[in-house]
Amino acid sequence: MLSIQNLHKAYSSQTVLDQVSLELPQGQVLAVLGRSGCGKTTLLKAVAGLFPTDAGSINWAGKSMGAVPPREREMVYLFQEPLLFPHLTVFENIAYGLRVRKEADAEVQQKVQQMLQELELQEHAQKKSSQLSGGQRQRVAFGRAIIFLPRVLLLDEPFASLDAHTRANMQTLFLRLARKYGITALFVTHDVKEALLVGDQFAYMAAGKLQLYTSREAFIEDPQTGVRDELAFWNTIDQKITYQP
Ligand SMILES: Nc1ncnc2c1ncn2[C@@H]1O[C@H](COP(=O)(O)OP(=O)(O)OP(=O)(O)O)[C@@H](O)[C@H]1O
Repeated sequence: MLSIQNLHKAYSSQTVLDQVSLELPQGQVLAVLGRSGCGKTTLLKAVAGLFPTDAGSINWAGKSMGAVPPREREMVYLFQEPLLFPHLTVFENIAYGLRVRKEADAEVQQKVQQMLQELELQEHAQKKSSQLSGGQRQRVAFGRAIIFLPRVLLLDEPFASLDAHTRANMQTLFLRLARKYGITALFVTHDVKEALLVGDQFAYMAAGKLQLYTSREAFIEDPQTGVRDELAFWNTIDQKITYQP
């Protein structure tokens, strides 16, 4: 269980995280919807330990993460532009975390081959990142992050720069692997449909405050999330398309 209590962060007079609290059971995905500048990235980076907060606590399985340095938190922050090692092949990028942990070569080979298959990247295994498309790079970053089963995946609009088709493929892939590997994730997005698709639980962030919903229906029904407006818009389009005078 990831448990966050009353997290607070301000930059001079601007409050960016305002008493943020949440509880996320292991293996669940919390979709966090919010407009630009509401504090979503700040929340993820705070959980990853990339900067200190002013107040509040972050616990994993009852253990405080407060004094745990970022690399020991086993919480991986993934953002829009995947950061891959340019000098390494796809295979070695995915293997990186296992090599750092000094896993036996036979085990690394087996795990990476399986991950390449999951990601449908087998034929690209020996390419460098500059030889990949944006969607392929994002898949490599994703595989590299989940291969050593982090405690929490922190996804910051990970598919925002991809075209609609690739994005839909990535969402499906994320869902499949999240279920298979029991991934616990905070998934930040400004896309209503994406939030509805990937989330087991739902939250909306505005001006540093995080509102949690007890159900998908409650999330859809709250006017501030804009979900109803978007669904109504797609219904209108649908009627226009099917309208026969
Ligand atoms: N290092 C910083 N110094 C001062 N203000 C900052 C700093 N980092 C972020 N902010 C401010 O905090 C607020 C929240 O930023 P944050 O990056 O968390 O937003 P966001 O919800 O992720 O936005 P977006 O969707 O555009 O990425 C913004 O108003 C931003 O200007």
